[in-house]
Amino acid sequence: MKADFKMSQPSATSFFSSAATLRQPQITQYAREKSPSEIRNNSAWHIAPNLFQSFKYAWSGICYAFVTQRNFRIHTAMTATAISFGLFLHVNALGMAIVALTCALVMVLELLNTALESVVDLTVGQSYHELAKVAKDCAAGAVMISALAAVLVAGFIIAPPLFAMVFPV
Ligand SMILES: Nc1ncnc2c1ncn2[C@@H]1O[C@H](COP(=O)(O)OP(=O)(O)OP(=O)(O)O)[C@@H](O)[C@H]1O
Repeated sequence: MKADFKMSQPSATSFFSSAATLRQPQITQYAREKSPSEIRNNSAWHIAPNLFQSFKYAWSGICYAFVTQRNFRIHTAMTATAISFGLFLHVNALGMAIVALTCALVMVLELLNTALESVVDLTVGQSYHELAKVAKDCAAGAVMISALAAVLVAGFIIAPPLFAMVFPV
């Protein structure tokens, strides 16, 4: 079924290789004649037909990261813990918003890190490439910085009321 569908669609590779043979004026002409959605529809293997299907794909990406990435599971557990403590300690709305946004940032970056790793692996496979290393290390660095920021935010917002509860004066 998948193969039949693929056969009936122009492949991304053929689209880009034919685009690569175009000279600059031809590319400008092509871009003028085709709308961005037409260009995308010609290059994508499959386009989500409706909003519900888009949500389904997004959810399957989140599930994939949860199942395959240990770090994503740790970030999810940390997010649940931070939000639970925030609610339990009656942290104010602004504090909760900052905690939620910081936790979301870490999880979003971990998802992007996973996406980037997949694209790099798709591109270079199991061969070593210095640029593959740069791409993966930088993406991992982005996750690490956001996780450190999340620890700081938790230290500023959740730790004080927690200590006050555990060690009342
Ligand atoms: N094709 C490659 N070429 C060069 N170095 C690579 C390549 N693939 C991976 N590496 C190096 O190995 C490290 C780990 O790569 P891997 O794909 O296992 O990521 P990961 O351990 O799953 O990362 P994370 O824990 O952030 O999910 C990368 O950060 C990079 O330094």
